[in-house]
Amino acid sequence: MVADLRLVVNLCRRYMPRASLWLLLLTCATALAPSTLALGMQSMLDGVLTHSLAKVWPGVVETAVSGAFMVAGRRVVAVQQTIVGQTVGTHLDRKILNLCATLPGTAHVDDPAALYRVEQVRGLGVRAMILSVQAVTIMRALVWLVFAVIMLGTVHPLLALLPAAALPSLVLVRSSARSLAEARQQSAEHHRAAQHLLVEFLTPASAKELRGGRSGGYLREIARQRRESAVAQMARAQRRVMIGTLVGAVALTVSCTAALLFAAHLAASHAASPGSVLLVLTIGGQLRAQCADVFDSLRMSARGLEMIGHYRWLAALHRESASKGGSPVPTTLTTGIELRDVVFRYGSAEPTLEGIDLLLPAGATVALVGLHGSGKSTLVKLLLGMVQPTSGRITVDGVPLDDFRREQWCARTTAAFQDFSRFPLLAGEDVGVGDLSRLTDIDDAARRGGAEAVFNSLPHGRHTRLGTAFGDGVGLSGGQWQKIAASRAFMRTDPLLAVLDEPTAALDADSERQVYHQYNEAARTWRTASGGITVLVSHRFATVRAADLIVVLANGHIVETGSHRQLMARNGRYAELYRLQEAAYR
Ligand SMILES: Nc1ncnc2c1ncn2[C@@H]1O[C@H](COP(=O)(O)OP(=O)(O)OP(=O)(O)O)[C@@H](O)[C@H]1O
Repeated sequence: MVADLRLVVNLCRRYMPRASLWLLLLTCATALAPSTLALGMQSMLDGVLTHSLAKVWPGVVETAVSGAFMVAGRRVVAVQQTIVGQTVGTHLDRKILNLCATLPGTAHVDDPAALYRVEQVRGLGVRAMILSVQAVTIMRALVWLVFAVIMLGTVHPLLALLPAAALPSLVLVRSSARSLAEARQQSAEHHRAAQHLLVEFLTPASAKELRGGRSGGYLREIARQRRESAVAQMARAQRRVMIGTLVGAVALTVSCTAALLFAAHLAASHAASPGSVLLVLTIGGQLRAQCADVFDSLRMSARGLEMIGHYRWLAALHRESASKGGSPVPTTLTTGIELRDVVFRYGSAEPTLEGIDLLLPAGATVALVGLHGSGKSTLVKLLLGMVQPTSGRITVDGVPLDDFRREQWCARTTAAFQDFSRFPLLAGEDVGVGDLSRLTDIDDAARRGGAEAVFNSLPHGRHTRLGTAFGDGVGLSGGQWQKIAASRAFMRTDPLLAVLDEPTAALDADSERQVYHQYNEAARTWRTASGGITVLVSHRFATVRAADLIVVLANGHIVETGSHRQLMARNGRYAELYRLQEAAYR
């Protein structure tokens, strides 16, 4: 919390130093107004009762000016808070967007808890700052408190204890704010699931399937239940807040009434002036108002600071994943990539990969085969540096992968996935982003991956916007999108590691043959240019059999390695799978 607050102060000082200073000064100035108002009223009443105009007039003026200042000052502070929050928040949003867009790994989207934290700040920088700057209201209350204690102490030292009556409320509200934050976190999973299901209705693929039957209603029902669970969880926490507030308010009212009776007793016994009773009454009333203010500010700033905490976590994750070490990535590979006793698990689940010992020799084409869920794509993510091993080591020519700066390793890898991206960019850009340094130099990649043919079918060729996210975008077929993605993977000219994870699943047989032919050619070029390794994940054994090394995975373990000929001679798992597929196509 303190670190979050410090970050808010630093951001304000950096992006709006003057306005933030004004906000502080104005807040302190408005904090004085309630006290001078109470003194003015005391002086006015004592003047009236003692027929002393010398006391009445200054009291009237003080009361009027303080009252006006209290109302206007609060408005000005509120406006200033919004200005600071909005402007600094816009800068924060830019930072958040930048962090989200440039996170090198995929760990944050694989882990639900991490995803929750990202979702809590993504696009919400302004909201986080506007809420966080509410913390200055707490400072206003503290300044008021000092003056209130002094003024009450002048009437009687015991009365100076009156503000302590707000303590139970503060403690209760603080703890209920914490349980509210916990409930928010727990209900987020339900919200996310419900949201995901509702968004699913609107994806073209789901829309086609759901319209055909009653499954839409079934999914909606699950979404409704999830949503209701989330709402019920939050309602329980809100009820606790309400009860806490109520108990605190009762304690405060009892204490204020007791203080008032005590002041009246002092006045009746001439130990205090009648104006002092009014002073205690006014401060008691202000104490209630200040408490309400502080509670609201605590609630809002706690929420804002919680969001700032998520931002700090995101920034730390980015730092951690972007700059692990300072070793330069080799220009060419001589030995290859080696995995030693690698274990990987998603979150706290059972290991997805275990005891992985493997050498991917420099210049080799390595095929990963195995049943669905055996861990092929996870192994590929480890090699690409998208996730880190839970234990064990991955080295590149003897240097731990961790020792490279992630972005430099990324720049020497390329990949085409079965679940490829469909960026709503111009068609040419959609290919070019495969290597930003050559964004428009796409002719060769477009020819190899088949995007050239897609460009030719578009109204403005490579300058046509793709996807229907924007009004002028053109929709593509699944196969056309995959050709764009396959071409994107050809953008890098000298990768040390090229991954093809079922990159042709949506292509027709002829396109698939052509793309694989191009990949084979590229693999030869990459091998000679930089000793580059091509890793191929495929269920099609006709493609796999040509690989230099075939790695067979089962339940997260490597069960066989060798060339096609060696594995067929061994007559094990690979031979069994190969024959099954051969028989199916016969
Ligand atoms: N983000 C994730 N969080 C938790 N578990 C995951 C995640 N991604 C994959 N898994 C689990 O890891 C295991 C291996 O998945 P992986 O995608 O690596 O398999 P695969 O061999 O590539 O499968 P396929 O051939 O179907 O693509 C699966 O059992 C899956 O449930």
